[in-house]
Amino acid sequence: MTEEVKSNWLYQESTSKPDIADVFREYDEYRRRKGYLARVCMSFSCTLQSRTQSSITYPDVAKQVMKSKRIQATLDTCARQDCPKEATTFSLDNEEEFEDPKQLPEKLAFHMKRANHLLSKMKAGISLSLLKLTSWVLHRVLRYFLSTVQVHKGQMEMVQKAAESSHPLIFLPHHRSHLDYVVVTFILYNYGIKVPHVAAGDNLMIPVFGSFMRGLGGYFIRRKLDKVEGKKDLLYRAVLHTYMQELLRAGQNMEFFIEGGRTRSGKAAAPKGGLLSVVIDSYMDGLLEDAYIIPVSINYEKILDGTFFIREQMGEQKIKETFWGALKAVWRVLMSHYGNIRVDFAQPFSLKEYLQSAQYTNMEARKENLESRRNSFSRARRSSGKLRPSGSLTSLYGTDVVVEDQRQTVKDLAQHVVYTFVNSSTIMCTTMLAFLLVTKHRKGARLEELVQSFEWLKEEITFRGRDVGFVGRAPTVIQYAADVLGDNVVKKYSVPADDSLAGSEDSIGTELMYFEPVTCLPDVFELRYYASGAISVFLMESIIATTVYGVASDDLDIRHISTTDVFVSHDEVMEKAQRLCALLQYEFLFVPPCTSLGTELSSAMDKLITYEILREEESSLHSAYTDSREMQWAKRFASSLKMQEYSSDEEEEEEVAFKKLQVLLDEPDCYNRFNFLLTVLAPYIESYWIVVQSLTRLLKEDMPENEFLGTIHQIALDRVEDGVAEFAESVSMECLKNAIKALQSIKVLEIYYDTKTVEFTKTVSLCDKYREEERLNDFIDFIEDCRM
Ligand SMILES: CCCCCCCCCCCCCCCC(=O)SCCNC(=O)CCNC(=O)[C@H](O)C(C)(C)COP(=O)(O)OP(=O)(O)OC[C@H]1O[C@@H](n2cnc3c(N)ncnc32)[C@H](O)[C@@H]1OP(=O)(O)O
Repeated sequence: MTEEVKSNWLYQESTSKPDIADVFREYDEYRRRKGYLARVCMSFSCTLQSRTQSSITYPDVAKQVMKSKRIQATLDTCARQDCPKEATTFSLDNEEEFEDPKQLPEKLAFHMKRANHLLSKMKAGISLSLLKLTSWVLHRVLRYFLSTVQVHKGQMEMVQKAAESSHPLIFLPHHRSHLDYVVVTFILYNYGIKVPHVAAGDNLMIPVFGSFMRGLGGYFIRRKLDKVEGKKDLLYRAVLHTYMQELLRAGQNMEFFIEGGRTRSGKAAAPKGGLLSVVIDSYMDGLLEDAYIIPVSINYEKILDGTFFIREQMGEQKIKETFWGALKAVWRVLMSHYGNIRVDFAQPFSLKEYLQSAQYTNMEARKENLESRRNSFSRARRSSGKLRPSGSLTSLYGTDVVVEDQRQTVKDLAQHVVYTFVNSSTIMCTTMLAFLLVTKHRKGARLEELVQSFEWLKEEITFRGRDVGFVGRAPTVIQYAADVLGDNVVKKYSVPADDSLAGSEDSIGTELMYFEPVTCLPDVFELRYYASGAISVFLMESIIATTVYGVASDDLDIRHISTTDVFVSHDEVMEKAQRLCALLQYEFLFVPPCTSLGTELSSAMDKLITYEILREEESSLHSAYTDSREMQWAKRFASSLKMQEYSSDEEEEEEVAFKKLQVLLDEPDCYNRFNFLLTVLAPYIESYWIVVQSLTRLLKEDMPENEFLGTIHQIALDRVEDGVAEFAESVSMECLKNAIKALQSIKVLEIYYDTKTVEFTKTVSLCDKYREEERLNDFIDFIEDCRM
């Protein structure tokens, strides 16, 4: 981009947030400055960056794909697999034997045709004219339902700088809405950056829309690579792999949604590694010198996609995308208003540097593997003239098994990206209001109370280095946020000041504004969806608070401020906090892969000490521990220090220094903060508790997974109906599924395919270790204790 265009474009905003630019206003400003004639001329042929964009090319790489060694070798493999084997009849160069070698060319032709077909169904065909036209249309249409599309100027400069390098940019956004990819391409286009090729699930290949998507950079992939479970579709994998590699080789930018679909809960989902593995593979194969990875978070005041996620959280089936469905959705969107959007581009980082980074060099073995793989690979490619997939030893989509070490590398990078976009996202005003309403003010609050909490929350968020996506006075912002969220999420009404709800003496006779969240099923999921955006800000502190509560629940009464002395052991809290994180591993990403969980938990505990919720004290075993539960822990602690077996005889003589923590809930500030931190995770704990306490009852015998999940979901629904559920959102299907996955991962449950059934039913069983009632009860008690 030329300096002139850049400076014209980046207009200086005189708002209270000078770093933030609104794409619409910049466009208007640019046009205004250009004068009338230019405005008219630009009107159709425009947009801001048309000059810069015209010099960018988007080549069709289909020919290179079909000629590639990988495709040729896979065609060969597939053809050979199709020819029935028989001993001793014929032998080709890799020593396989065939009944009828004459079938081979025929099979090859068949697979070649199939590869062509797969590629033509997959590939994008970016048209510069279509981009221009769409950008022009979007500048007009988006304003119907959005107030602003905000970006951070500094972030855009960083992306532009990265784009000036010769390396492809890989945009990896958090996926919330169908507007995500539109907005990312729209912004990049307007900033003169080469628009990315975007991986779209083939469910979006719907008439008209599908063709537009292709012209704007979409290429279509299967959401499940293999059509038949357990049978790899080698040719499809090779076509996808090669297509992506050729795009990267041609210097094209890419975008894909690493979570594999839109979030149903508002939280980030566990990332998938398939497409990312192709990017890493391209670097490993030496096809790509480097690439810039850019996590992106797109934050909406109101989500455009309606409340599709509510159905799924209630256990109903996903609705299929259709042409009419898409038209209806567009119409609905145009007829409503969705406030502001803020798009955050995280700092681009070099893939090469990441893989060689300090954190990675810690894992010497892994690094050595990567290096030796890369070296051996380049050597193999240089020396080998054989027809085999390039890099077949290590190929992710080729015919070979992906080595575990390599999978871990991809997984780590994927998690790093997710952690980055979650923890760099801007918190919008609707998220803040929803978050306060599900935590501090679940029963509702007067405007004045909300204002106080809102200002407190804003301070907490900014203090932790996160940004908020609004300016203005809290009362105005709160009322605006409530209006944007709508009546089905927050009820807003006036109450007379002398009403018992209002209760403020100095405002008797006047009207007070009262806000009440909708916490019943199914609407509570919408409230929770918005609230989820702020959980990451308090996650680690909330884990510590929940664990402290779990450890001290017998002595701790959190219904009111109390001055009772309650002590917990520092190490027990740390140990149980790690266990809690393991249990919630599919809900949240607690730390990036290069950071130790223990360190993060310690610093969260330090925060609670700073807030004076906890007070640290040095103590000795015999003086502090008297009851049997604590004594048990003391024994464990002693043995973990590799001390002699701790016995009651030695109790009087041995003095072991250890840390205990006093829980201080005697000050309103500390008490309120502690309660607030508990409410952040409480609905999740309730869901997990529902699952674990059903284990003994349901799994006396093994049970098909679907039936197990369905029964637990029904139990959760019944609890809400009977009025015994503390949090209606504990029925969340996603949460219950995650709980089962976590229990499988920590080896409480085992899931296997039952070969005795015709269709190999996925079946759940209790692991042997937990068949002992005592052991299972211990585990259930731990979660029970953490429940509010
Ligand atoms: C100005 C104008 C503006 C207008 C502007 C408009 C823009 C117009 C663009 C439209 C654009 C629409 C965009 C829609 C948005 C979606 O449609 S989002 C949904 C589609 N996208 C995605 O799903 C992307 C993320 N998903 C993935 O990466 C998934 O892995 C895949 C590729 C879909 C495959 O999923 P899967 O079949 O479930 O398989 P999965 O277990 O993930 O693994 C498959 C293979 O990947 C490899 N793999 C997986 N994990 C690993 C790992 N950790 N390490 C190494 N290899 C791995 C292995 O080879 C594995 O095979 P196996 O060896 O295990 O057999």
